[in-house]
Amino acid sequence: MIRLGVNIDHVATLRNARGDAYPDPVEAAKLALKWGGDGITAHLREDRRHIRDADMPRLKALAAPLNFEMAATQEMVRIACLLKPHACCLVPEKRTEVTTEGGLDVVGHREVLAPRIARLKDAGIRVSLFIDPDQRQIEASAELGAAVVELHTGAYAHNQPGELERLQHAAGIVTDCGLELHAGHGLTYDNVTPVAKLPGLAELNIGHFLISQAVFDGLGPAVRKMKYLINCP
Ligand SMILES: CC(=O)[C@@H](O)[C@H](O)COP(=O)(O)O
Ligand SMILES: NCC(=O)COP(=O)(O)O
Repeated sequence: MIRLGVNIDHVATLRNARGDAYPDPVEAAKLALKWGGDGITAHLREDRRHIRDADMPRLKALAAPLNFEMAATQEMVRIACLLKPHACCLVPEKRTEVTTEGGLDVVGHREVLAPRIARLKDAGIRVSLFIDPDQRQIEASAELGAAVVELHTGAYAHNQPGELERLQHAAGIVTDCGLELHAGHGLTYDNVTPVAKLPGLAELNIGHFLISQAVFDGLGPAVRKMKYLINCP
């Protein structure tokens, strides 16, 4: 069965918009888990635009797998090593971007990434790298000792020609390299099925669409429907 990691970042976006304490991303996480989510993903951005430091230990206390998305900075590595989540997914970050625009350049940042990945692994954290579906990036991820790669599906979600084929080709390389295959970004009810059929896929991380759909259907039913779609034969 393909696992669904529910990204609750944008519950925090809504909370922060008015500076109140609601909606609480931790309550959303509880609901997502109750309705079939297999784990929670949260991205503590350097600018704290959505998830905040105080959210992270509360999410960890839920006793479900927590996938801590973060930039590979010294500050974030320090926070992660104290928190000890189930997994850390290293993502690229630009202060001015609206959302994560591309994958991490593992090839170009080997020297910086190697000791930070090693530190996370020494703390007992599973390391995942959020990368574009590119052979060199996948091979470099394996060489640096990542356990997982999460393929960035943003270009596919924006209907860029050839992106599904690129993801399919990359999926084979990921499993040949002995890495666990995850995927995510920009996935919706309408575009998720071909991604869910990537050979060897273990997990999808989906957030913005589910939180948006919750306005109409409620978060629980939205999670349940997505879980059904990603495991449909
Ligand atoms: C890395 C990633 O894809 C997620 O973190 C997701 O995009 C939600 O966070 P942002 O919308 O802030 O990028
Ligand atoms: N890593 C991708 C993720 O967590 C969710 O991305 P999105 O569905 O919010 O675009």
